[in-house]
Amino acid sequence: MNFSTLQPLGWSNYFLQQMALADTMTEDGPRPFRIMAIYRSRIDAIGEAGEQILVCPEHFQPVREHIAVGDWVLAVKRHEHFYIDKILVAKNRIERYSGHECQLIAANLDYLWIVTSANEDFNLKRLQRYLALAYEFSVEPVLILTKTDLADKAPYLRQVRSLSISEVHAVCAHQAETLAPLSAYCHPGNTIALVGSSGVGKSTLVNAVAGGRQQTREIRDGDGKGKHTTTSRQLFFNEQQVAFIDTPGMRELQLPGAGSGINQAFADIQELALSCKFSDCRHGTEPGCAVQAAILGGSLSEQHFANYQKLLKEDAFLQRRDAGTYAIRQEQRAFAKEISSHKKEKW
Ligand SMILES: Nc1nc2c(ncn2[C@@H]2O[C@H](COP(=O)(O)OP(=O)(O)OP(=O)(O)O)[C@@H](O)[C@H]2O)c(=O)[nH]1
Ligand SMILES: [Zn+2]
Repeated sequence: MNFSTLQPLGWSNYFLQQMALADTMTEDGPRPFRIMAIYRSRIDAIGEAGEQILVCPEHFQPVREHIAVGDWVLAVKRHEHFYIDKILVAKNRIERYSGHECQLIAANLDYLWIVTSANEDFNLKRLQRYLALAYEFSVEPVLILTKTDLADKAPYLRQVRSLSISEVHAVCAHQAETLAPLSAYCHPGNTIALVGSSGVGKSTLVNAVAGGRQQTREIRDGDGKGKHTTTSRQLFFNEQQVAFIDTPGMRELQLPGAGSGINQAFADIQELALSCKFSDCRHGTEPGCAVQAAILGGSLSEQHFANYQKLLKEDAFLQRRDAGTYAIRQEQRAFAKEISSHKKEKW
């Protein structure tokens, strides 16, 4: 097969070397596809021959725990359908925890555009968290300050200097010359994901630099009977063959994180805890626990306590992550790094 047609989609040697040599030479072996959108009952992808709906086998369910938008997979054709056979190890992946579940949000990113606006949205702490996210998941962060036509950008840029980031741009969507430097990130085959609060101008930015979405081809339905076009894709390519990911998942990457806020919200439990026998009581099976006693006695709802614990757990997770120390999925990431260090060259 002709791998050069895949390069503008983000394909590189890094993925090629994960294919069996024999498969790269035959025409009817597994084919590479890049995941564009994941729906409940459908996965949209793009491959050598254009867009294609893929079938996800049982052992990759639930999909969102196994596959992210931007991932590369190998799929085999059986009876007119393409079945996902293998998920190629990603260069990087952004994931999110909701409760105990890990959800994959986006994969194989070259840049994370952290977008904020020169107004009340600007929040240094939030930017710090987004940066931590980028570093944690090994994606290069680029900070973009928007709406510089509405305010003096200088004080904002001064504050940004305290952040550990060198790629900073101040833009106004209506002034093309301010957007020009962003083209440095827009090489064919690159993938850019955007994060930032609602209303900071992400869509406007993408439309301005992306120069309009490439017309997506009609997708053949899974049963091969009908055709339909999808209008909003989670990953789309612009005319310059740059992939943008502006997914709801990325938008929901809220970065909560204030243990103090949680304690404030559960002041009743804090107060009870003062009466526990041990000052470091975890309110589990320890003797003399006032919290458990209150639950048993009916004065404290078990659900309320469970919510408290759940939030604390999430907060602890976020803090570990922000500190860059957590080891979840580290093995997988270490493997990805190993592969890339073996073969660095791109096409
Ligand atoms: N003055 C000014 N307005 C802008 C600029 N960029 C975006 N806007 C406006 O800000 C509003 C929000 O922009 P969007 O691009 O929809 O923001 P978003 O971040 O995609 O918002 P969500 O879709 O909610 O996440 C729109 O009314 C834009 O026209 C800018 O540089 N200057
Ligand atoms: Zn206790």
